[in-house]
Amino acid sequence: MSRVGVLVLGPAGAGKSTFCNAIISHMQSIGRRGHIVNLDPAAEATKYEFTIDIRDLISLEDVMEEFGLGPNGSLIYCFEYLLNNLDWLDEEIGDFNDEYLIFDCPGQIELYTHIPVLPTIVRHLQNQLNFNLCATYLLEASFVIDTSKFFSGALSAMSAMILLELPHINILSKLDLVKDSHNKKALKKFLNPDPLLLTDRVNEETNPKFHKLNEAIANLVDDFGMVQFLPLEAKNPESVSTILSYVDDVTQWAEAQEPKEPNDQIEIDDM
Ligand SMILES: Nc1nc2c(ncn2[C@@H]2O[C@H](COP(=O)(O)OP(=O)(O)OP(=O)(O)O)[C@@H](O)[C@H]2O)c(=O)[nH]1
Ligand SMILES: [Mg+2]
Repeated sequence: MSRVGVLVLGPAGAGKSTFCNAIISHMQSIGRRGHIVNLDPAAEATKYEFTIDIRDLISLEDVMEEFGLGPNGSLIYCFEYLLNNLDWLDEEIGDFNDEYLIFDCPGQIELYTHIPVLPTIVRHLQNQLNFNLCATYLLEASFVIDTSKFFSGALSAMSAMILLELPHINILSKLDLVKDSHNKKALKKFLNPDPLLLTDRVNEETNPKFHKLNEAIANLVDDFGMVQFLPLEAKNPESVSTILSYVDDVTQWAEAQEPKEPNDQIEIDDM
């Protein structure tokens, strides 16, 4: 039995749910099967199609109403409730053997940068449900081409990577929104950037008293060697297909699909 799980993470509005749907429709177009698991208790009811939905267990609206909590407190309540009821998740996922599940996560990044809710779910999926997991982290392209925002985005992606300890793929989403040629040229630099070169640009824009801090952050990002991004235009099947092939690679999807070779018969003479 093999199961692949792709966690789709990133700040609010980065395009996570759209990306999940784009992967599924691409998979369908090439004759593969995949399912979306919605882990966002505040997801809009009708916009996207989910096979498994946390809102069948608990919804943000109900929690806000019942306990008089705000949206963020309610979200944490929902996840703590999920952690206390992981058998619900086991049951929902139970029948999906040899399947590809895409976990659409909420945009409140504190869930995977501050509190250990998502890491606990990740360990559960790996250890109890036998998933090969990978994390994809989306940042909006038009946001990242502002150099200082690039560092803030890279740090949030790094924080998720460290907390989740999963193979990690960074994605620049909504590439089609970067339109003028100056920004398009700038964008290329950010797909495979050199943080140390970018420091000079940040330093030009910031007060000299922050320069050492900028350099320290650039060194940190550089040391982790994780500042590579794959471009995504949700409506462009080619970009979705490229990202899917990276996900297949890190989750060893293809290997799991290949029929096992029968054990070579051991020649008595060779022993
Ligand atoms: N132009 C363009 N718009 C996009 C793309 N991907 C998503 N969007 C738009 O961005 C908005 C937010 O997209 P969602 O997929 O809901 O983003 P999300 O990250 O799931 O948002 P939350 O769940 O609220 O955190 C929607 O209006 C989408 O139509 C893209 O590749 N190009
Ligand atoms: Mg969403």
